[in-house]
Amino acid sequence: MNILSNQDLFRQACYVNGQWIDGDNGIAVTNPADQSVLGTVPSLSVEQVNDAIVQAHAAMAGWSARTAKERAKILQRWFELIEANIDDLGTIMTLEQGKPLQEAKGEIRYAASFIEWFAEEGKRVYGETIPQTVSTNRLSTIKQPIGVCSAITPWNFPAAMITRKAAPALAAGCSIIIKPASETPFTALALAELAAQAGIPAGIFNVITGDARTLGEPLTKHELISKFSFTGSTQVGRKLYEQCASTIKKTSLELGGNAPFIVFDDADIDKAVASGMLAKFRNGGQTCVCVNRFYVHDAVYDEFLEKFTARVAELRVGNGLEQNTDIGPMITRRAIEGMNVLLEDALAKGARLVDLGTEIEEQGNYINPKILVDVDDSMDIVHEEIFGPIATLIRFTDEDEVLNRANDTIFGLAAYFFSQDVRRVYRVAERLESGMVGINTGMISNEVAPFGGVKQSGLGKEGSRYGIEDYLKVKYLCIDIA
Ligand SMILES: NC(=O)C1=CN([C@@H]2O[C@H](COP(=O)(O)OP(=O)(O)OC[C@H]3O[C@@H](n4cnc5c(N)ncnc54)[C@H](OP(=O)(O)O)[C@@H]3O)[C@@H](O)[C@H]2O)C=CC1
Ligand SMILES: O=C(O)[C@H](O)CS(=O)(=O)O
Repeated sequence: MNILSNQDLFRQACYVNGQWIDGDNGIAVTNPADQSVLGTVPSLSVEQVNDAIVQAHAAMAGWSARTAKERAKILQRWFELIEANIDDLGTIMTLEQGKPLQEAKGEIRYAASFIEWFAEEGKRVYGETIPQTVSTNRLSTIKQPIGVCSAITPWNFPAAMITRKAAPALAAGCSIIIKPASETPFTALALAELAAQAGIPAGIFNVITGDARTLGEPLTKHELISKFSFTGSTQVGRKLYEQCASTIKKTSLELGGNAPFIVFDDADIDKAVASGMLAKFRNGGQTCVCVNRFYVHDAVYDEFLEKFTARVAELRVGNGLEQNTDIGPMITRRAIEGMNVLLEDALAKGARLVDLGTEIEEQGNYINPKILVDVDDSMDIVHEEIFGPIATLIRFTDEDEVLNRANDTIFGLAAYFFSQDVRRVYRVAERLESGMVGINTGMISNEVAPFGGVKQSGLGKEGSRYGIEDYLKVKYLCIDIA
């Protein structure tokens, strides 16, 4: 990657126990914009992963023995180095994931914010004293790092999904081994380079690459791994959760979504349109909290559709490195084929595509944004995650009816609705079966709030004051002072 100003950030090796190591063969990483090969990363063996786990376990003793303040200082240095290298890190991300450069830099800031946040949270891991039930006893709790952690992360947020797990783990005093998505390893390896420069000790932050199923076995089953965290599809999450059961690992799962976006008749339509654009087309629609279903009240449907169509028609599809690109290439051709299957099913069942005027010819991993109207619950696109720039509009007239339809899904990650009636705001927010609710906004993600879903969208919360609890264990102490 000659385009980078800091060539040390481009690493084609795994980072294990403070060393850059190779594997049996190289896995090619391609640019989704043109399928060119950006480089290769190793395919590690199970033996190499087992060694990495043993070394991470050995390294943890020294790291957890440091004070939270000492760990915080090193994490703060990692945060500062990431911020200082944002241009190169953004470029690496755009080249391997495709998102527009400004969005990539935005994700780098978002990723860094978790490190800054948990560096401080680590200093607020408090125990408690408990009123004794026997006068000569003294009861208390202490919190200790849970142990060696492992994580498997997706391609759509190649930096933030790593730091949202590694930052609390390291702040708590744990060590962690991360397997990034095969499509986007270079961002993870650049973070490892900066972790080393920041002074994070060998064995504490490790990045491995290779065949997912092969590496997934030790990461979910090894006796020395105490905690597993996964972000990705619900389908894969179910499988990995099962694998963790064999050794009773503490498990966090951030999985798929099917977010409803409800525009009531008393909504601020301009705000709903602007928010809908962000919540639908961020990262080209490839986020788990993207809108999957727009429910628009009959009384405001035509106004919303007209204004939303005008905005979508202005979106520019192109290479993420080009200045004016709004939607970059999708991660793979296979991803687009999945979207087209949902599209064809909807059209066959009566949905219609809104004419958005001139569209670029769809080549390679590019797909034009689309608006589908006359969508109904018989269509697969209403029940499955689109994970792309296709908006589906569904009319409704009744609050009770739309809430029943919004909740009629196995998922429950994010939901959004627009209303200026405070009584409706409380009624609807409390009835939506979702871990997170955006009210009159389409942007809910940040490092200080608890991110996570209900139902089959996952287990646990990331970020916020809750995020570090998953990397700690509570120990109860009972002292007899008679
Ligand atoms: N709730 C949330 O916060 C998020 C949810 N998601 C969901 O993930 C999906 C899209 O991301 P995508 O990356 O395709 O998801 P996948 O679930 O296919 O992959 C996620 C990660 O899991 C790995 N993986 C896949 N199969 C296995 C296996 N059998 N054993 C071990 N590891 C495995 C992948 O490795 P490899 O790349 O090598 O195949 C990748 O690193 C969508 O459903 C989206 O909603 C995505 C991001 C955030
Ligand atoms: O992977 C995702 O989709 C992210 O979790 C979404 S967010 O955190 O950027 O909102």
